[in-house]
Amino acid sequence: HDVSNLAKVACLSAAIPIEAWAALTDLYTAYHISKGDRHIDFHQLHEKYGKIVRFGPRRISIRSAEALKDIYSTSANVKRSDVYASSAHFFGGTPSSNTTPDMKEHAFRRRVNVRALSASNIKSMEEKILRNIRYFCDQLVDEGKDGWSSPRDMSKYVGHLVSDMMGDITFSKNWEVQQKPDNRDLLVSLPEAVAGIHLRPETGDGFSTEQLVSEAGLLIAAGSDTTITATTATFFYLTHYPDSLRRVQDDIRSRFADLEDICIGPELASCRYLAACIEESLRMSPPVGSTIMREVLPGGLEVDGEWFPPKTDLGVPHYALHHDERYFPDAFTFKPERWLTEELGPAKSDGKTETSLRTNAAFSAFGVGRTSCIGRYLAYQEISLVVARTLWLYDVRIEPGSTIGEGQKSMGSGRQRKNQFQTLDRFVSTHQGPSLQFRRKLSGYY
Ligand code: HEM
Repeated sequence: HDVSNLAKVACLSAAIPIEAWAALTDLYTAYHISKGDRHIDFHQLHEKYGKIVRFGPRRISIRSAEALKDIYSTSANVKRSDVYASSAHFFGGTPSSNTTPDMKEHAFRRRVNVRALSASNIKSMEEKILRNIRYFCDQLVDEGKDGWSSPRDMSKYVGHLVSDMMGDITFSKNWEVQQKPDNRDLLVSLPEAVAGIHLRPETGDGFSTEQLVSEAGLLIAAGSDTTITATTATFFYLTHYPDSLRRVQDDIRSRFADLEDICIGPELASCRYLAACIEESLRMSPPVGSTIMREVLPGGLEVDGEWFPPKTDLGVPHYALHHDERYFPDAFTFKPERWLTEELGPAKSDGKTETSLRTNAAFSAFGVGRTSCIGRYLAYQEISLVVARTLWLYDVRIEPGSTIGEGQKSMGSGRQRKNQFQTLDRFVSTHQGPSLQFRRKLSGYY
């Protein structure tokens, strides 16, 4: 068996194209992590070499929708890569559900977290979400020139808002990051606060204090930066694609007579074009842009027609897959329409089109399978509420002359596109801008 495996490894090594020093050392990855362009590098490697590339001594990236299913499905013969365990020390050394290598432990913790983030729980906390959004909206305007506010760096404003929402929703504690710039020491009150949502009253079962600390850390890390990037990116793309902005704004203003009508429920859920804009922003700028690694277990794993030996680390690169022309034609253009089945031409008997099936299969912003995002519903509600309320209230424009957040030639290969939101890949993402101005909508206009 070993000999046959060795033969397969040899064939594989010959078949897989190698970016010379990438294959030999993890320093290659370290270099791109420090530059914050790992997501772009994956894209460029796959454009150059095709579906499979090696980027470390035993690390392989596969860009295909089939690989998403094969690597991350519940039944795949893999475990989390050891890379995960390294983040546990941030939260007192106890692994969280997203970092523990013990999949049974993970399943238990995931079940508790899923319940905490259910749709009915989120609805019951809606007022807490909304009071932060009201404050955010109030902060967007001031007495600027010609009715336009002074410029707002949306990465910062949205960052403060999401931190406060996360405090309220997840830990029943408003951190007043929006109101008080000094209030950034978030971790202090987490252990007690997180207990509120994680206790399971019907069984008395719950997390230990150490587990609570690590789950708290996970929810902050998983829910904050990701939602900040997604919301900010949506503002970026809408302001850089005025036709889309107009369409979303017209839709929202004509549907809702009053600002307070914009709340979680069927009417907001039926704003299909808004949802498509959020989806498309997540495609263009996935908050987790590079890969989520899995280690192949004894017995090996077949992925998209290729066999991989035990101990290989495999991953699908999200940003690169989202910019693969086979799934997303004209991949660097913001086209919310690609998410609207009814605008894509003839439907099959199940109402879906070939294009939408391909598109959905290759969308991986929330991960796939047994560790995929359990905060997706919450994220969509938050982003929809923030964007819909802001656009209902205000006209918006890019600060004249400002290019912050945009790409430009001087930033180097892969960052030259003006209409693409630039992010630094730190597993999650950091960014600046766009710099936007707001103006109260002219009364009586709608
Ligand atoms: C647009 C916003 C978001 C994006 C793009 C996103 C993305 C992701 C991704 C890619 C994963 C998979 C990580 C992996 O497999 O290792 C993940 C997992 C997770 N996300 Fe999110 N996320 C978002 C918002 C949220 C929110 C708001 C919460 C909760 C407050 C949350 C909680 C989690 C948790 C707990 C996990 C781990 C699940 C598990 O291991 O079972 N996420 N997210």
